[in-house]
Amino acid sequence: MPTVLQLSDVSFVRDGNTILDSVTWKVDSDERWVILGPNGAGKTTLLQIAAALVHPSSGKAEVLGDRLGTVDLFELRPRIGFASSAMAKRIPAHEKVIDVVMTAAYSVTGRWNESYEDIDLRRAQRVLAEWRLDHLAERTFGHLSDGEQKRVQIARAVMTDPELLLLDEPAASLDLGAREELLQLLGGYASAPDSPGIVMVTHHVEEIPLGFDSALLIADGGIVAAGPIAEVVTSQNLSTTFGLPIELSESNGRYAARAV
Ligand SMILES: Nc1ncnc2c1ncn2[C@@H]1O[C@H](COP(=O)(O)OP(=O)(O)OP(=O)(O)O)[C@@H](O)[C@H]1O
Repeated sequence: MPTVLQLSDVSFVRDGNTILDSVTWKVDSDERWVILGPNGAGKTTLLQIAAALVHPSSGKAEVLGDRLGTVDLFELRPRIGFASSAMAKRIPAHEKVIDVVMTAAYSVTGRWNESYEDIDLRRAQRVLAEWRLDHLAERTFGHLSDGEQKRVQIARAVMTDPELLLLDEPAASLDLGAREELLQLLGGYASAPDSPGIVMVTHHVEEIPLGFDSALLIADGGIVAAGPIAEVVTSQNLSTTFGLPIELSESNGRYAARAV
């Protein structure tokens, strides 16, 4: 399977602070990763390197086979789907949902003068249906619920058929029903044979969707453990990562954790 992300000894330093410290990690196109770690651990920074939005201070980062620093980012970025709350803030509140998704084909937020092809419209309609948003296609983004907005962001991220899909806390701030619906959709997408390599950042083991196979635990900018979820997501590793004794339970592939 092709490797979609390869970080070798990657560090990221800002204002004298080491935010990522010698991270070595590889994602193959058939892998679905979840990144877990406490606030400030460096998860978003790691995702931003994977999205080719920032460069490492040292070390080597290869995204979709190209080394950052040697590749045209305007050609690379459309091949990466990225959904985060920072990206969502750039979506104009008055934008229609169908346009939020369709503009992804042109790597812009906010419909302006691009001329859209029928094929883009049909694809956007199909993606909206897949993420159970078709009934909201004509609504304005700013008037959707948090759960609906999260699903629109993901629909936008998958619109271009990315080779790498990056999701930064897609279930944050959702109520129980909206979270479970999102996890079901994510799990279905992750399990489809033609889905891309996926990396999803979360704070909670409860948000690991079925269909995800690998986990990276990060604390203080360094990897605590990385590998198959069943081996990596353990009480001991979570206790080390979050810095307090944690008891983990698992039922039918879903996880729950609490302090002991
Ligand atoms: N450009 C930057 N300049 C200075 N400090 C930064 C920069 N980007 C991130 N940091 C700091 O690096 C640390 C890691 O940030 P990052 O957002 O990657 O963590 P995170 O694990 O995603 O956190 P959270 O779970 O709270 O979202 C934080 O202490 C943050 O303040």
